[in-house]
Amino acid sequence: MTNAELTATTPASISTPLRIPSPATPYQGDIARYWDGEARPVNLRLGDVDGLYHHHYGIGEVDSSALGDTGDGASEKKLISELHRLESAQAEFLLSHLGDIKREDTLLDAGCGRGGSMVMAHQRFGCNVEGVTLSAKQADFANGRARELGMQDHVRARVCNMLSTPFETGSAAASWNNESSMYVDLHDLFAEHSRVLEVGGRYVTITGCWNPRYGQPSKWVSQINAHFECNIHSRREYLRAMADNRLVPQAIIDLTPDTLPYWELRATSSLVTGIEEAFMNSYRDGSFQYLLIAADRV
Ligand SMILES: C[S@@+](CC[C@H](N)C(=O)[O-])C[C@H]1O[C@@H](n2cnc3c(N)ncnc32)[C@H](O)[C@@H]1O
Ligand SMILES: CC(C)=CCC/C(C)=C/COP(=O)(O)OP(=O)(O)O
Ligand SMILES: [Mg+2]
Repeated sequence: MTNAELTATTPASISTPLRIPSPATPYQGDIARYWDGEARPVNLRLGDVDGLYHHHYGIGEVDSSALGDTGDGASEKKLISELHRLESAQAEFLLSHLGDIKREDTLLDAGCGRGGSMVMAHQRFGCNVEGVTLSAKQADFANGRARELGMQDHVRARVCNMLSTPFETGSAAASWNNESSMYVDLHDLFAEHSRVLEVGGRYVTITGCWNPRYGQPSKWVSQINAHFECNIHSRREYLRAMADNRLVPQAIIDLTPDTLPYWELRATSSLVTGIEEAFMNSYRDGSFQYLLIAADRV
């Protein structure tokens, strides 16, 4: 039985696949293990603020009036809420580029993590949202949250490779990758989005990519790759792979200046993970960019 058959036969009411499909490659097995074992306070404590659990970064100005004085427990709590607000603002920004989504539409979240963006998409559009992740722990978590929110008939995560999904050709009105495209070959990824999207459908990604104007990936970019076991692509690769797969960019937005305040604030918190300097240095030296690309499936 293929991965697709395994997951496609899972009834909507059952959150965990009957049998977890084997990873397509040893690398995917590594990534599944990585996310199964992930429990960083910087993600769980931010998610606990309002029950939206994200594995992406934030954008927008820091509201210094919301932070209070530094140094005590109350201030730390405010700082965590502020970081979380910026991460949710990032997801809202992505969703605002999906176009005119109807209640009856289906969206695909490729690399859905713990499902924060899926919940937000359903709340915003009232539509169905299908998510895929390599991690059974993440899929269980996302489905558990959907159940707690009474959204289980509309929001569902599966353990599935985003390069080979069980979704029908042309079945999705829109699809996205929120900081999940650096784990896959972009030609394979965009071929699958292009297949699943209806003609006229919208694809959106928010991603970190290395800047061809810098020359090659900087040492900071290499450090980020090693930290997350990912493989950051260049901006040029994104545009080339989209062009090769009938995805025509409508908006390319450089979010680098908008994400720096998030990193500067995060670097002052007790929840630092050690990767903050690499992000700030690479954004500042121009070797790395935080981009949104919205493209139409033609
Ligand atoms: C950094 S997290 C982003 C999670 C989510 N998009 C968010 O914004 O919170 C990366 C996600 O990509 C998923 N991923 C990586 N490679 C994948 C693949 N080949 N198929 C499905 N999911 C994959 C991981 O399992 C993880 O959930
Ligand atoms: C922009 C780039 C290059 C992203 C790489 C993918 C990634 C690991 C995103 C954040 O996940 P997370 O929220 O689990 O990370 P952290 O624990 O650092 O908050
Ligand atoms: Mg995080």
